[in-house]
Amino acid sequence: MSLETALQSLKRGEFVLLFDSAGRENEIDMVVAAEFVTPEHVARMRQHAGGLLCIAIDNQFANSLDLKYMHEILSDSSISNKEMIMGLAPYGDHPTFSLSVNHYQTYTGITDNDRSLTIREMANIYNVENKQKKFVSSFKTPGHVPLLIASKGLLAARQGHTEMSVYLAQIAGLTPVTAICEMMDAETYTALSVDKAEKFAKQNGIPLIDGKELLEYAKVH
Ligand SMILES: CC(=O)[C@@H](O)COP(=O)(O)O
Ligand SMILES: [Mg+2]
Ligand SMILES: [Mg+2]
Repeated sequence: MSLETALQSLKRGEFVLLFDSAGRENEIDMVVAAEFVTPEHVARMRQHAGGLLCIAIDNQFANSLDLKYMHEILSDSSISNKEMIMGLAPYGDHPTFSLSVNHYQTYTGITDNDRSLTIREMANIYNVENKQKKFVSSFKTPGHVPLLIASKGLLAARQGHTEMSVYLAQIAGLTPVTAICEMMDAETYTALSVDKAEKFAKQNGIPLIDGKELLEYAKVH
């Protein structure tokens, strides 16, 4: 499947599968552009992926909302057990988690209806004049959808699903806000293997992008 096929899928509001790399998480995420997310998208990620459904956002957008990484928020807080704060994951990357949010019009925040509203509304505030004012008045924290902040410098700085999915949205000409969810394997209780993900991709006509291909593309564009 070519990168162009994947970009076309994202532009149609459909999924792509995104593999990071064998030496990193070795995971495949289902990815969709946040501006298109419906309750059906959330249901399909819940049923066919089953990992943690997050919103990945562009670094500049995060700065405009005065959002910080969770490990920074905790380090600056008065919590006692600071030795628990994860600076680096086992594969060497800093976590990209920030606040977890619910849109203020959600009820519990977890249903497919609620999470799709939260995800879509995060994309919608990207285009408003006073982003931070709109963000603060539209969302509550803690909530049921973690925000992930893509690193400044994007793929040059970090090659996670956070940065790669935001980059895909950017080169597709879409709002740089994505919904991503790791694919789990209910038979092995581990992350879905690339082989099984390739089978799923083929059966469902969903493009699967290898992070390696994306990094190569980014080097020359
Ligand atoms: C949802 C995820 O995959 C989570 O790991 C955040 O993404 P990454 O660390 O791969 O950028
Ligand atoms: Mg992860
Ligand atoms: Mg990941």
